[in-house]
Amino acid sequence: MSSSNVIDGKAFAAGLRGRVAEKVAELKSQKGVVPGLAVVLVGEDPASQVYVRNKAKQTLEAGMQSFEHKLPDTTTQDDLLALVAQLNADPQVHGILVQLPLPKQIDANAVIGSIEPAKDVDGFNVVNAGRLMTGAGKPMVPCTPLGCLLLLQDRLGKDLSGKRAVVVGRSNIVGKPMAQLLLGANATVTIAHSRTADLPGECRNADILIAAVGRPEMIKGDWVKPGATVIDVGINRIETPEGKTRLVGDVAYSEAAEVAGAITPVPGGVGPMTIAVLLANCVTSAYRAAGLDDPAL
Ligand SMILES: Nc1nc(=O)c2c([nH]1)NC[C@@H]1CN(c3ccc(C(=O)N[C@@H](CCC(=O)O)C(=O)O)cc3)C=[N+]21
Repeated sequence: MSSSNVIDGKAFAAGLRGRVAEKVAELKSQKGVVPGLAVVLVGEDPASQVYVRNKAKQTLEAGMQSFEHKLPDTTTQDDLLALVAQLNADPQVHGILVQLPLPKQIDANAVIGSIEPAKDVDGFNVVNAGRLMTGAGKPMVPCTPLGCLLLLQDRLGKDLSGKRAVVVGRSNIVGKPMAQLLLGANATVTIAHSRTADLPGECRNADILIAAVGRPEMIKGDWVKPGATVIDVGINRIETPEGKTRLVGDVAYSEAAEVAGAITPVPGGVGPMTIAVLLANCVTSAYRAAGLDDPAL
């Protein structure tokens, strides 16, 4: 298949970060406010360290302030709650991201629940999840699903009326909010998962297929409806026969790309969008804190 069906998330994310940087500059000149993002990393996981470093770098490149907090993996829940309370109270901090997963002595729900909803740029807090589900009040929308929606709407238009969307995966971080966003854009939505009967058959019905299961290359080419738009949220590090590691998605990419109308690669698809939307959410939070309308991004 020609490369024209590849959705270039890396390029789209770079464009979004450019618009974020413009909105940061406008806020600075109008209100003297610089949006600030605090990222909290507990423990030494090497992959997490890379993500946190990338986030900090891109935050600074957008003209924003970055506050990094690295804590040892022996950190107690009370220590982490105290840090979140301090960040909640800090007017220079408009967004707080506590990197997941957390060590097992810490209850992630308690920590996420303690983040001020206005500063919950991940959109994981129950208040933001509830706002997204009900339409009551303006939510912070989780970064990965919102990034997926932006890529879809760039291809298919804002209104997804008449389209069948199948979301494979039901996590609070991706699957469930993704389904809400697709519903909000008028798609007809199915949430499928590991216990779904005839998962391949469900996938074959999808005009829009979102893979968010966390299993390397599980979704095969013959599960994809010809012409479908495929969004691969998976980021799996697998070992190659040569003993090196390689990133793959949840979709068997080369097979699926033969059939799909459009497909996101891994890397270079959804991943870069997640970070760009994180910055966008943080700027939105800073505009709201300054009493301004949400910036158009
Ligand atoms: N509270 C919280 N919020 C998160 O958003 C969050 C988290 N915890 N914990 C970890 C996951 C993972 N995550 C990624 C973001 C960007 C890429 C990304 O940019 N990936 C590049 C490749 C990066 C590489 O080469 O390793 C790509 O797909 O092209 C990947 C993964 C955010 N997460």
